[in-house]
Amino acid sequence: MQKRHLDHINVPKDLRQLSVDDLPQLAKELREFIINIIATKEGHLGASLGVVELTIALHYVFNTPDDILVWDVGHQAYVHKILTGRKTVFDTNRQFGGISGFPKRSESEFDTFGVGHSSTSISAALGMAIASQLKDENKHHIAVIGDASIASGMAFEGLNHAGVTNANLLVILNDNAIGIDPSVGALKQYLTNVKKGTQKQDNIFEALNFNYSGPIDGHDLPLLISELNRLKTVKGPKFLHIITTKGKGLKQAENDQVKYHAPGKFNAKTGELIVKSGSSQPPKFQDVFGLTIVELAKNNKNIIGITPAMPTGSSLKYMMKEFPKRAFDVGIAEQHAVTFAAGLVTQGFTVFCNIYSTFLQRAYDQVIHDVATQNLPVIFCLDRAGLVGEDGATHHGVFDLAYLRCVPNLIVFAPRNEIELRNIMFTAQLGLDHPIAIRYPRGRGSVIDWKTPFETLQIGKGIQLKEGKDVAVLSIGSIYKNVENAIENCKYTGTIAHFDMRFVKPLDESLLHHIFKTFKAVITVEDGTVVGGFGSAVLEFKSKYDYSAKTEVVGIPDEFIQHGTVDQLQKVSKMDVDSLVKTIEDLLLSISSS
Ligand SMILES: Cc1ncc(C[n+]2csc(CCOP(=O)(O)OP(=O)(O)O)c2C)c(N)n1
Ligand SMILES: CC(=O)[C@@H](O)[C@H](O)COP(=O)(O)O
Ligand SMILES: [Mg+2]
Repeated sequence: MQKRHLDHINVPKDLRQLSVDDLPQLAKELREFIINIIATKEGHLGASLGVVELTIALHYVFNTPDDILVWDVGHQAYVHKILTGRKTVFDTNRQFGGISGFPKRSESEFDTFGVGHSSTSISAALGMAIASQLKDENKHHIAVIGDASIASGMAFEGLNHAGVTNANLLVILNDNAIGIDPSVGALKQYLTNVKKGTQKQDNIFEALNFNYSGPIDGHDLPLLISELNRLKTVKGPKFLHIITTKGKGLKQAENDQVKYHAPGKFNAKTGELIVKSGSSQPPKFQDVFGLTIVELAKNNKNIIGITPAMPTGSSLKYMMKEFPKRAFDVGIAEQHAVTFAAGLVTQGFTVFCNIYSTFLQRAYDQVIHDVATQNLPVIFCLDRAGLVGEDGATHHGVFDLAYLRCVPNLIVFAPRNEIELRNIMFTAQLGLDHPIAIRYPRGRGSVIDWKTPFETLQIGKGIQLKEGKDVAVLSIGSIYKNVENAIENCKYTGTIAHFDMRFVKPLDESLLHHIFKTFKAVITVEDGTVVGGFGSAVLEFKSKYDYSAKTEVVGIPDEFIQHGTVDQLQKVSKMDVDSLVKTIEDLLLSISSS
């Protein structure tokens, strides 16, 4: 039987004992190792399979961790994790209490920079390279960035700066011509021309003062190693362009790169996806958005849809197929997406700008300066709001209620279920006087028959879901389901009322006056941070009108919640049904004894 190299490798020092001739065999073993684990544990597959050779070559040639390696996004860093001390715990990847799916400084000295959001690697590595210069250290600094991520404004800002320094920085462009969905834009066309040899004008990266080399085959280990060794001797900013195949080594992943970006469970031997069958289930919120915008766009020719690089994740792909001229994938460019939407709105269009809650953080100034200050009625649809699960701390959409609530002019709404999402989309496209942010969670809702006739929602109006007399529980968004279940499970269920406040801004003040005048105690529940969110808004109201009802705020505590299933993370945040039962019953007890 052939000797398995991977069994003897725990850290890059072990790897450096192998000969270059041994490395292709190691690449094969690494692919098998990753496929076997991700097939059952799930995670980002295609990107890591595509950089097996690159990762081996980097740790082989450079003296990591003294030489500094920064991964962009970090979803492609599984090989890096396995070769840097985490092989034996790799099966805990993205699981509760296990290692993170992204590089994380607290996890390993080889993880030089925490990532998850894209396009940060060049700036971070440049900062490290300049720091090394200032400290008189002789190190190499390498940023590995994908073709979709390098098209983002932030990456260009880093290149623009690096090009006027003599920092010892190597930027490696891992060009597989795809992000999660196919890459877009003029830069993509430029890179294609470079690869075909039809690019006649100056090389962009050389024009920015980088010493450019490539494009070379990123799966050719001896070539990669000799090129990296050569680049080690070149001073100043350098740029290596490599061509790889996303999903390399698993036929299905190479053929369907979108699906196998993060395929869920699959058969490790055949590569076939394991599709859950069984009774019909509620739709994903993203599909309610994607199918509803198509429905609305059929009758309203003014409607435009925008996504920054997430056509599949947001389901805007349906509109892109049906109305290609009115639906835009602008690439990983959240800032541009927001201001592009604002521009379209100034010209009378009705624009749905769909951005994952966590990624909108990057475009905060555009929301305030370009949209809200001018009161332009952009319709923001913020997908993946609340806890997202296994992607963890970098991806939870738990800050949006707090960071949006303080912006003047903005309406902030969270649908309780699919029907409410549909109805608020319908209401918003009829024409609002203000911009609106509609935030909804990852995954499925709670209503199977969601395609009900459209209804107009009244802006700023909450509703009562259940009668009661002592305690009022006020929820916002889809977390209402946990509240509903908790109330059903409480000992004195009849004494507990439940309200869906729907709007965090404007707050339904008349309903709140009624609640604070009627109930002895109030509990607010949100799947967002307790600092400055919905509960804070209710506390501000209570303080302003000097109400005395005992009030408790339930939500995400003031800390970064890590990775795990949503159920596990809700427990951590005391938002699961059992914890809610306890909170409600404790409060009932305290008011009955006071
Ligand atoms: C700011 C931001 N927007 C969107 C995403 C979602 N996202 C994660 S990976 C990815 C595609 C990255 O493509 P590329 O850089 O080409 O790397 P590849 O997956 O091809 O290795 C996107 C859009 C993100 N992580 N960060
Ligand atoms: C790495 C990254 O940012 C994306 O791949 C993200 O994990 C997508 O999340 P969804 O699976 O919720 O679309
Ligand atoms: Mg790519």
